[in-house]
Amino acid sequence: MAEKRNIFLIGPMGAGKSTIGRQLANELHLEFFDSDAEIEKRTGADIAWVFDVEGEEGFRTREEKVIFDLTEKQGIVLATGGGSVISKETRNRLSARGFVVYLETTIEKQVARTARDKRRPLLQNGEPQEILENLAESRNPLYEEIADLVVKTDNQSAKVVSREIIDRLGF
Ligand SMILES: Nc1ncnc2c1ncn2[C@@H]1O[C@H](COP(=O)(O)OP(=O)(O)OP(=O)(O)O)[C@@H](O)[C@H]1O
Ligand SMILES: O=C(O)C1=C[C@@H](O)[C@@H](O)[C@H](O)C1
Ligand SMILES: [Mg+2]
Repeated sequence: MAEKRNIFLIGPMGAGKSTIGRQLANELHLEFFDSDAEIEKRTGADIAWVFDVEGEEGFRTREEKVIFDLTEKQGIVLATGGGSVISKETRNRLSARGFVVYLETTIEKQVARTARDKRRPLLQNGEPQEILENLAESRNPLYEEIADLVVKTDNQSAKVVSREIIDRLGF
């Protein structure tokens, strides 16, 4: 049997990794995973709780381990957490184990898409626009560094973005 291939979605909060990842997996009949959801499953607690109790450092340790484990698989679509790329080990791991697709959007869209969601603890203390700008400055080069493909999600539906990824990766 031919080796199954993996697609890993990276990018900032609200870029659409979870939404587009699910859509992509459905279309390609691949298994879908989401590192944030997997952390919640393993801890039995939500992301905000993990940040509260273990701090961001504790969360990042869990995130690295979850991504390592999930990338052992073949034939999956994985939506990663927005900050997972700050780990060099995770960047190397994603590059080595599948196609890395960077979902890019504007800060304005990120603010609008994350406005009513309490699952993103980093946006709870301060002005979301400013926080997202600061994160973009430090993280965008890391997304770019490992991206095999960059796709804009600001003006297209999840379905259209998903079709574009399939076409451009030749899956
Ligand atoms: N292409 C799109 N067009 C319009 N709305 C979208 C699009 N993609 C995602 N959304 C909406 O934006 C919100 C955030 O999307 P999603 O949770 O998929 O982002 P994410 O990249 O997984 O973020 P995080 O890094 O925080 O997990 C959801 O309400 C989703 O329905
Ligand atoms: O950008 C980030 O650092 C985060 C993004 C989300 O996917 C979650 O992993 C968490 O809210 C942290
Ligand atoms: Mg997500």
